[in-house]
Amino acid sequence: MSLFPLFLKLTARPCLVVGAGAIAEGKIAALLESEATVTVVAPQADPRVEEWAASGEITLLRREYQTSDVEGMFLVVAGTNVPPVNRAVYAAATERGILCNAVDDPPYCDFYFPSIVRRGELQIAISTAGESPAFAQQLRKELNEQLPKDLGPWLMELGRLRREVTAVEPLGEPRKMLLHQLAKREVCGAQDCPTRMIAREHMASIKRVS
Ligand SMILES: C[C@@]1(CC(=O)O)C2=NC(=C\c3[nH]c(c(CCC(=O)O)c3CC(=O)O)Cc3[nH]c(c(CC(=O)O)c3CCC(=O)O)/C=C3\N/C(=C\2)[C@@H](CCC(=O)O)[C@]3(C)CC(=O)O)/[C@H]1CCC(=O)O
Ligand SMILES: NC(=O)c1ccc[n+]([C@@H]2O[C@H](COP(=O)([O-])OP(=O)(O)OC[C@H]3O[C@@H](n4cnc5c(N)ncnc54)[C@H](O)[C@@H]3O)[C@@H](O)[C@H]2O)c1
Repeated sequence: MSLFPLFLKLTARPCLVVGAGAIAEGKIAALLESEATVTVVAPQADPRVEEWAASGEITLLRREYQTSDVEGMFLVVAGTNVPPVNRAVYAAATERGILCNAVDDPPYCDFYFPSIVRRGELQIAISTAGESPAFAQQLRKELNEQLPKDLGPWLMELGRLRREVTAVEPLGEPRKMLLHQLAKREVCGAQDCPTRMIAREHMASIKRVS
């Protein structure tokens, strides 16, 4: 199987989660993290899901799933403990061209959830295409140990600097080389790192000329 990897922008997109137990809860958390507009349908909800509903972060429909729930959704996750329900959700979504994941049920998934290592805006998503979720999880833990803890703030600063550079330096080889220099973590950890100084001087000289 050859899966297509991508990172979705879900901000304000309507997403449905069917089920509100332990497994659904993790999916809801991930969707909220991506600023999706989340609707959850389940007769029984775990406490954390109830809290999200009470604080208005999600819409919780306290009843059994019905086919019309998938209408207008951008993405659907079927995470009940009743496989036939999850499969019916998948069928309803598929009929309408909506992407769906029936948790832990590969034939009823248009996409799989990856294992994620995260540092701020940096995300490393691991997929084994379902060959071994346990290995995906172990690799996540290994990478998490190895990656510096402060990569998130460092990347934000790098992004800021990159925007400064791209605002004044036109597309081309010198700009590309400069950006590669800046992206070298070893030399650019500190504010006074030499490459940053070079970048700032370079930009200042461009401003002086123009
Ligand atoms: C990555 C992660 C993300 C997440 O779930 O968000 C994820 N599973 C995780 C953990 C995990 N899942 C399972 C175990 C027990 C050990 C084992 O089986 O290996 C463990 C480990 C544990 O829990 O210790 C059981 C399991 N999982 C699937 C099946 C069905 C089957 O294999 O047929 C069964 C058997 C169920 C049964 O026995 O009935 C299927 C899927 N699980 C996937 C994702 C998708 C493929 C991902 C990939 O490999 O690329 C896929 C295809 C569909 C999907 O659900 O999206 C998350 C780790 C997050 C983290 O901690 O970082
Ligand atoms: N909990 C785990 O650690 C774990 C691990 C691997 C796989 N799974 C699998 O994931 C699935 C979900 O597990 P869980 O632990 O979250 O279950 P759970 O029992 O905690 O929650 C099930 C949820 O589904 C809802 N539900 C049941 N019927 C429904 C219907 N017709 N319409 C809408 N909602 C309905 C329930 O109200 C509840 O909110 C199961 O298939 C389970 O085998 C669970």
